[in-house]
Amino acid sequence: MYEQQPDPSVHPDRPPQKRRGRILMRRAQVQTSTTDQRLLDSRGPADWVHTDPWRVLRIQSEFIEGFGMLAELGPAISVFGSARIGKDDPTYAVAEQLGRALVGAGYAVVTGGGPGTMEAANKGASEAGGVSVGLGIELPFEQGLNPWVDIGINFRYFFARKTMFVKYAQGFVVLPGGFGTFDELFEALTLVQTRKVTSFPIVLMGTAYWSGLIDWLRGPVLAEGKIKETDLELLQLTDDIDEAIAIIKASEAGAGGTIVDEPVPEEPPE
Ligand SMILES: C/C(=C\CNc1ncnc2c1ncn2[C@@H]1O[C@H](COP(=O)(O)O)[C@@H](O)[C@H]1O)CO
Repeated sequence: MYEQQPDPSVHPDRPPQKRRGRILMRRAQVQTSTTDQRLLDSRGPADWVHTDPWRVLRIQSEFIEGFGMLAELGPAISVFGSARIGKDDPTYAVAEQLGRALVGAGYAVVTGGGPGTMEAANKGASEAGGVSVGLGIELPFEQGLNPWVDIGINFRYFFARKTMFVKYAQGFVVLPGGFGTFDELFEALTLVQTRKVTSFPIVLMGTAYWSGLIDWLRGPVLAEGKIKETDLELLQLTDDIDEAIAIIKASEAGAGGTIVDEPVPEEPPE
């Protein structure tokens, strides 16, 4: 039997007191519960889960989960394109064939994990026995990951998801699409143009669909000095899957596809 010891915080001549590290609490400030008890026993108001400091932790957790899931992925290509095409759209078959061919060439296939072009590329990759990755995004209308995603995460934040598309891929293949596809295409173009990422091929598949964009870039955008002639070389246009893969392989042979943080060196005026 243990003998009951007097409580050292209680003394007949002194007020009750408690120390927590360097902190001294006396009289009414003495907390009788432990930190663990307060964490586990209490609920309290929940509005703090909607505050920015809490969001920062959630954002951090998306990076941690994304990096953790993809760190050992191996060579991969991110494939983009419309979420809105059906299985009967000719682009669906192209994307499916592309997914299969990328696996044949030794790449994992990374998509946005959604329907349409993404589903087709994931299907081709999965059926070919390759690694089929889907980086989904939480949207107001719940979609979920397509059934051909074999490794997937659903992100809350577009910017965390976009980091994964670039960081874990050796290049992008972009099929016809709308705003979402443009966003992904131009994000990659800006990263390559500003040399945040090097040796990163960007292949546009579908000459008929993309030639209007190329003409506009070659026309007013170039003429008004908004881009340089060499910037146009960052985009490669084809209808041919084998050519798309050859472009990717050639770029890979050229360098390592490393993300760099050094500032872009100043160029002499033209
Ligand atoms: C609008 C529809 C589905 C939305 N679901 C999506 N799921 C995952 N990723 C998506 C989704 N919508 C857009 N994306 C991303 O943008 C690209 C496609 O956008 P676009 O505007 O259709 O070109 C795609 O690469 C995704 O990364 C249909 O029911």
